[in-house]
This record gives sequence, C-alpha cells and structure tokens, in this order.
Amino acid sequence: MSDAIKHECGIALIRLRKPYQYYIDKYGTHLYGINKLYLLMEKQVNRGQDGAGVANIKIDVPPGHRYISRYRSVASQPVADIFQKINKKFRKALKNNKEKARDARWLQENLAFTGEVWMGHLRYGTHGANEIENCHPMLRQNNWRSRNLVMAGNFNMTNVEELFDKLVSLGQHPKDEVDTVTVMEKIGHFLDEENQRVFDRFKGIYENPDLSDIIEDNMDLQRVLHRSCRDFDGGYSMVGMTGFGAAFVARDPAGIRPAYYYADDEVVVVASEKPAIKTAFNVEYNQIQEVKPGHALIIDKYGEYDEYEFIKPIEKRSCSFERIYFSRASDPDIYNERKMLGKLLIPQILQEIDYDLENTVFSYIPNTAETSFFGMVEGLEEYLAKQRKKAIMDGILFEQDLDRLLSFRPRIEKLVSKDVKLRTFITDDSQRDEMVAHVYDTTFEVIRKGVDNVVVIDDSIVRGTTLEKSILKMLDRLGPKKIIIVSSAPQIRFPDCYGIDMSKMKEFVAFRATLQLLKESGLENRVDEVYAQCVAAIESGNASNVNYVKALYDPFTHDQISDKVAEIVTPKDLKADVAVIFQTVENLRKACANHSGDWYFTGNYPTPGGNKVVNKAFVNFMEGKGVRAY
Ligand SMILES: O=P(O)(O)OC[C@H]1O[C@H](OP(=O)(O)OP(=O)(O)O)[C@H](O)[C@@H]1O
Repeated sequence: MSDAIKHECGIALIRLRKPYQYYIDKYGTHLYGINKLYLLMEKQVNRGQDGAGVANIKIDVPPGHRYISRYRSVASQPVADIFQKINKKFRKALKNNKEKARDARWLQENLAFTGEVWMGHLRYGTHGANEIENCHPMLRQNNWRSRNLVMAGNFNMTNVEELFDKLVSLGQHPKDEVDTVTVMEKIGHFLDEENQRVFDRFKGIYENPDLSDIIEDNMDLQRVLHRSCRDFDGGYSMVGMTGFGAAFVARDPAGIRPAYYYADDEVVVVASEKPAIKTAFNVEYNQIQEVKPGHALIIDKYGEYDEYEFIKPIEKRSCSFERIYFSRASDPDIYNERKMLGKLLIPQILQEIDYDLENTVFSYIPNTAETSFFGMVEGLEEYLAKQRKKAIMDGILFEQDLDRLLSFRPRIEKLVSKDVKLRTFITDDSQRDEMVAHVYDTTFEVIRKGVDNVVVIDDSIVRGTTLEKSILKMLDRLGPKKIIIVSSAPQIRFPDCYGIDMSKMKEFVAFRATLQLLKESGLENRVDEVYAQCVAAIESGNASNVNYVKALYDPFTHDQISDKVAEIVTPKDLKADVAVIFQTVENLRKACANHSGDWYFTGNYPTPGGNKVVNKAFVNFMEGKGVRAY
C-alpha cells in the first residue's frame, strides 16, 4: 500500500435539527453551528495536529445553488486557519448587507457554510508528506443529490489490498490504493446501488423530479453500511453525510476506535471524545453516549436519529492506548484510569529505590503523564499512611521519631517543563527527533547532587527517543545518583494497525531490547524460526491465524526486557545509574477494565488482520524493508 496514507484521528459531526432561522432567533447569531464545530475541533486537537477539514451541507436549497462546502488545511494551526477563512468569507458577504445576517433564507442562498449538517476532522499523520489531498473530509460527487457522499474518519483497515481488488473486480478504477479511497468508494458504490434500488421500486409510480425526494425518504443507510462494511477488517469510526443531509457515524464491530454522541431537540452531535461534547454543548457526562460497536448512529434527512446494528458486534476491544495517552484526561473515566495506572506502579517503584523516600524526588514528563503522576503521589501517600499506622501500632518510643514520621511528605518537584503545546509523538516522523531534543526544559537546584534518586513517570516509552535524546541527558545534568524512568503503559511490543499507527517493529525499543537479549542468550535461531514461520504463513495465505512474533518474547521476563530497555536508552556518557520500570499488563487491565484492546502489549489482536500485520511487519524488519505492513 502507498506510504502516503494518513491517519485520521479526530472526528466531529453536528446536525442542527431545527431550521437555520431558529438558531439565529434563539442565539442571536447565524454562527451557532460553526462556533460549536470550532469548539468541538479545538477540543480535539490532541488527536491530530497535522491537518484539518470541515464540510457542510445545506438541506433545503433549490437546484442551481451550491449545497456542499468543504475547506481543508495543512497550515501550522489548521483548525484556526479553516475557521478564519470561513469567517472572512462571512464578513465579506455581510459587509454591505448587515441586516441579512439574521435572514436564514438569504444566508443559505448566498453564502457557503450555512447548512444544517457539519462535519469536522483532525488529521494525525505519521507517514509521508503532509499534503492537503490526504486531509478529510473526502468528497464523492454526483449530479443526483442523494448520490453525493462526504466522508471523514478515524480508521485503518488491515485488508486494504483485498478491498481494493474487490473494487477492481466490480469493474471500478480507483485512483489510489489507500484505505481512505477504498473505503469511501466501497460505501459510495453501495450508496449508488441503494439509489438504484429505490429508484427502480418507485419509477412509474412517481414522476422523475418527485422521485428524488422519494429516493431520499426511502434510502436505507443501514443496508448501505451493512453491504459496504461486512468485509472490512480494521478499526474505524467513520462519519458520512449524503448530499441530502442524512448522516451516519459507523463504529467497527470490536469498538476499537471511539465515538460518542449527544442529542436533544436542537442538535445531534458526535465526537471522538466526550470532553469535546461536554465543553461545546455544556452537558453532563451522563448525557453523552457511546456509539455501540458494530452500530451506526444514523440521522435522517429530517433530523430523526437512532443507533442501528449494521454488522454483528464481536468481543469489545476498545483501544487502551486511547486511555493511556491519546484522549484527553478531562474525561472523568480516563482521569481515574490514568491515576490508577500511576498508583499501581508504586510497589515496583518502592522496590527500585529501596524504600528510600527521604532521598528520592518524584516528578513527571509533561504533558500526558501528569494525571498518572497524581495517582502515583496518591499511592505514595497511601503507602506512608500505612507505614505511620504500623509504626504507631508497633509503639514508637521517641517523640521526635513520631514527629518525623507524621510530618514526612514525599518529595515532589516539577523537574521537566515542555515549552510548546505540541504532541511530539503524533508529529511527522521527519521532524520528530529535532523537536524531541528541544521541546523540554528542566529545573535546577532541587536535586541534591550524588545523593538523590529521581523518579520520573512518563505515559509511554515507544521508540525511546524522548528518553535518549532529551530527558535522560537533561536530568543527568541535575546530578542525581540514580534516574528511574517509569512508564504508565506496559512495554510496547507489537505494532498497531487500527489507527494509532505504530507500525514498524524496529522502532519499538522493547522489541530491540528483546532482539539483543536473544542474541546475548544464544537464542538467535529463534529469530530465524519465527521469520520462517511468518514467511510460510504469508505464502500460504494463513498469516491471519497466529501471531508468530509473540514467541520472540517468551524466553524473557518483564524485568529482563525493562533492564535491557534501560541499557539501550542510556546515553554513553551519562553519570547517573538508570532504571526503567514498565506497567505490567495485569495492572493495565485492572486500571482500564472496560478497555481491553491491549494488542500493543500482548500481541492479542482484536481482528484476524492484526496477526497478518504483525507477521508481515516482522518479515519487513528481517528483510530490511522500512515500510508499513498493511
Ligand atoms: O518513546 P517515544 O517514541 O519517544 O514516545 C513516547 C513519548 O511521546 C509522547 O509525548 P508527546 O510529546 O507526544 O505528548 P504529551 O505531551 O501529550 O505527553 C509520550 O507522552 C512520551 O513522552
């Protein structure tokens, strides 16, 4: 598959359920929908910062007027860029027509982006150049309103080749072999068929101009989605709008990618994360619902909505990396889960510092790890409370000992600051090293040189670049005796192919550590065995059955791999000792009990395509091919 594919990671949809004039009268502005979409998107910039796009549909404009508008941007602040452009357009049109700003009919007939259905998308691209063609929403246009399709998504298919071949076997001639095009054309194909089906059913009963309305009223989007998506293997939350304003949000059968919605009599709104909806519409968390796996929220032309099963749900394996890193922690569930991740690490940390709290300073790597840091501190407090109780129960003889024990607090400092509000992990590969090296800054004069240990929590260690290129050197300059890096996520051992996109084996520091361990233990033949198994499975078309790569990790304990990671990420001239502690998979499951999508750490993929991807990724690694495996 083309390497230029982009990962589409934040979605937003707003359907205004009342006529446009209603919002102008009630809220005193013609910008109600657009302002809400802006908020929904700004609140999801954490999901993608490389590009953005919006599209809008007007439901009731006469023929001859434009009814689909779209802007996309790859500017450095893409969301702001798009909305500035739209606002400029408004200002220009209303400059000499100020009174028209309250006239819905005039606005809809004369200005773009004044429709009732809005779609927004934030792009997260980790491969290839950052080009506008890769930005969603995508358009599939037609002179029949009901055959138009606008789509945006947070998705990745593992079987794009297969899907592509099917399109070709239908006689189509797709312009590219990337999943965006394949998925859109597939849905578009069945949307065309549905148009035809309804047309055939009613032709002869109604005259042609009326037939358009009849088609729109009788089109079955559940059926379209069922027919299009049944052979998808991947993770997806896809938003679609038809030219007549019916819309859908479809979620994969394992619920891998997230989608949430809220509805009242004025709006139906969908986003990838709950906090975006909560902030933009000022609603309670318990009013926001999750789109069920294998279901689509379908909103018809009249604004009526419901969830429909379009494909049989399978075991729910929602992505745990969303909980650990990707989503905003202002979602109350995620906040608690992250805190729990921090807290559960305490026993491993105490052991590593030999229970020496007096000579240990605790801190975190901004920004995502901040929440787990709070949990870690809570865990320390709980540990201390138990120690105090024990000492009191055991009977302390001297008053000063009791004073010391009661007044002792863990030493917490802000040692690392992040200068820009950018997520380095989801930045284009080409710029990342440079950014990682300069984005952090440190606090001097709080560490006692040669005496203190420093414990620093990060949410995840993926490639190890952040540690190697920046954090460890910076912390070492403070002069600590020992640096202990704690990861709130377990060891990332296997590639992702469902949207986060961590796809190349050799990038994972835990994988590199394991290879080194295999070499040092004289078990290198295992590497060749696994390679042979993967090749054979791919050749026989059975690569989806088993994840052969798991066997590479079997000979080693969690701690052995962690120690080797520490060795790898430690720059040669570092003075302090370095240790790395990873979360265990068992504790991850405790903390994020409802989100069992943990294939990154366990290799247990939610769809068969995952096995194929990991086997292929390993073959690519062995053959020195630096390409993605799907
Ligand atoms: O081991 P690596 O491959 O270097 O990746 C892991 C780092 O990347 C992320 O930071 P990022 O800057 O994306 O985001 P944050 O500020 O939200 O933590 C994450 O929080 C880790 O610090």
